[in-house]
This record gives sequence, structure tokens and C-alpha cells, in this order.
Amino acid sequence: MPRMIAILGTGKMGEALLSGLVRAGRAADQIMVTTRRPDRAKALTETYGVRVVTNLEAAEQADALILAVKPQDMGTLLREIAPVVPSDKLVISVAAGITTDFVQARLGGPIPVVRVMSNTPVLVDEAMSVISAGAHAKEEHLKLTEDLLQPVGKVLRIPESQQDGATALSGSGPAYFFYLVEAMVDAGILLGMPRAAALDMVKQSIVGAAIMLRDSGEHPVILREAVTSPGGTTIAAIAELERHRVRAAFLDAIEAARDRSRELGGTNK
Ligand SMILES: NC(=O)C1=CN([C@@H]2O[C@H](COP(=O)(O)OP(=O)(O)OC[C@H]3O[C@@H](n4cnc5c(N)ncnc54)[C@H](OP(=O)(O)O)[C@@H]3O)[C@@H](O)[C@H]2O)C=CC1
Ligand SMILES: O=C(O)[C@@H]1CCC=N1
Repeated sequence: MPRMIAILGTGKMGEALLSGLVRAGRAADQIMVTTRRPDRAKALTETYGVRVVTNLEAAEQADALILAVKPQDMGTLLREIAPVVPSDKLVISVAAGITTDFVQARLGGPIPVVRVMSNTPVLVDEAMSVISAGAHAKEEHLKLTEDLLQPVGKVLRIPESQQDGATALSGSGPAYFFYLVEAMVDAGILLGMPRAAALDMVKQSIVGAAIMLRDSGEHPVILREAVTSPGGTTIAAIAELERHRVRAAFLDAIEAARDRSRELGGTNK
């Protein structure tokens, strides 16, 4: 395990990863973070007891760097730290669309870079993190990255060519489920239910369904068929979902997210 880890750009994702590291037992004095705003720095120190440093201090002193700025800010950050990052430092990027080649080219030298796409359920130790090695990252670097991420969820190694697709599927994935919950609660309101009761019903249904899906080992089609009685209520709803081409909308939506991830990587300078 790297002795000192630095998170550069500690916003929503950076903080989610930070909280996971702390929950997994990493001592606060083995984590450094960087931020842009002083009020954010103060809040992170107060909540986690971690040291807030400059990007240059983090890049010099930490054994592994987790880059968690927005894709649009990655070029600027890499230009700033490039002069002080030695070629044996493990650099982990969690930014959508940013390729390992992009990071390596801006840091210069044979730097081991690992690209990660995680998601916000890292906050409840249920993240889906997919990881890919850059040209100079070896088995030991993938293993170190897995060791960092395994305490906060599931980790899968994938070819980097699939990273933009994974960003669309599991990186953004939680948002699609929250969106679905919102839509179903609205349906409850339409049927005249109080908002709080509708939210309770939908929340418990999605949690129950998610746990069944994870723990039963059954295919989702089998689980859905078990709810769908001949001539019953569920098939009446599914007929409407099909009529509105909801499945096709998901295919198009996730393809659009994949394309946007590619664009974020391509347009960044
Ligand atoms: N949110 C999500 O669900 C997921 C996000 N990601 C990826 O994680 C990354 C971060 O996203 P997210 O956490 O949502 O975004 P945020 O805007 O919440 O976090 C980015 C943080 O980086 C800070 N920052 C920007 N530039 C610098 C700099 N030069 N030095 C120090 N700090 C800097 C920002 O400061 P300031 O607030 O002042 O702008 C901000 O706090 C993105 O690349 C995204 O693609 C990946 C998976 C899921
Ligand atoms: O929306 C985004 O760009 C980020 C990347 C994956 C999830 N959120």
C-alpha cells in the first residue's frame, strides 16, 4: 500500500474516495488533499483531520496521486505538477474521458498511470470501480489501485477501450436510478398519494429489487417475469413502457453518455 496518498481536486468524487479511505482504516496523517477554495479546505480538515496542501506539495510528497478534478481542469493541473512528478510515482486518474495517454503525455516520462471510473455509491462502500492500466502501469500498480478501491465496493479490470462505455453505464449509472425514482414518485403523486408515502414505496421497492438482483443470482428477466402475472397489472405497465420505447431511450441515452465521455477526453487540451 502506498504510505502517503494525495487526492488532487477534492470535490464530490474526491471527498467520496477520501471518506472511503478513512472508513477503510487509513490514518488521516497518511492522506493529503488539495482544493481550490479555502472554505472547502477548512471543511475537509475539520471533517476528516487530513492535511490540505498545494498541488505541488502533494505531487512531491505523496507516493500515489489520485487526480479527481473535472476533465476540463485536468490539462491545467497536469501542467502545474508535471515538473515535480518523478517517473516512479503511481498516478490514478478518476476523470471521465481522460485517457492514460493524455496524462502520460502531459507528465512526461514513463509514469505508471491507472485510469479509474468509480461512482458515488463509494459513499456507502458499494461503488462500482473499473480500472485500466496505462502503457507504463504494471501488475503491481493495478494491484495497488485495487487495494485502495476494494474496501469501498467492487473493482473490475477492463481494457481502456471500454472506459468511456463504463463511464456511461456505471459511472453515470446511479443518476439513472435516481431519475427513475423521481419519475415513479411523480406517478404516485398523479395517483393521489402523499409525496412522502410515494417516496417510501418507491425507495423500498428499488432497494428490495437491487438486493434480490445482487443476492439471488437470478437473471433480471427471470426476476421481472416473476412479478408479471398473465393479464395482470405489471404487464399493463410494461406494455406502456414498450409503447413509449423506454428500452430504446436507454440504449440511446447511454450511447450519448459514452460519446460525451469520448468528447471530454478529446477536446481537453
Ligand atoms: N460525480 C460523479 O458521480 C463522478 C465523477 N467522476 C469524475 O470525478 C471528477 C470530479 O468530479 P466531481 O467530484 O463530480 O466534480 P467537483 O467539481 O465536485 O470536484 C472537482 C474539484 O476539483 C477542484 N479543483 C479544480 N481544479 C483544481 C486544481 N487545479 N487544484 C485543486 N483543486 C482543483 C474543484 O474546486 P472548485 O470547487 O473550487 O471548482 C472541485 O472541488 C471528474 O473528472 C468526473 O468525471 C467520476 C465518477 C463519478
Ligand atoms: O457526469 C459526469 O460527467 C460524471 C462522470 C461519471 C459520472 N459523473
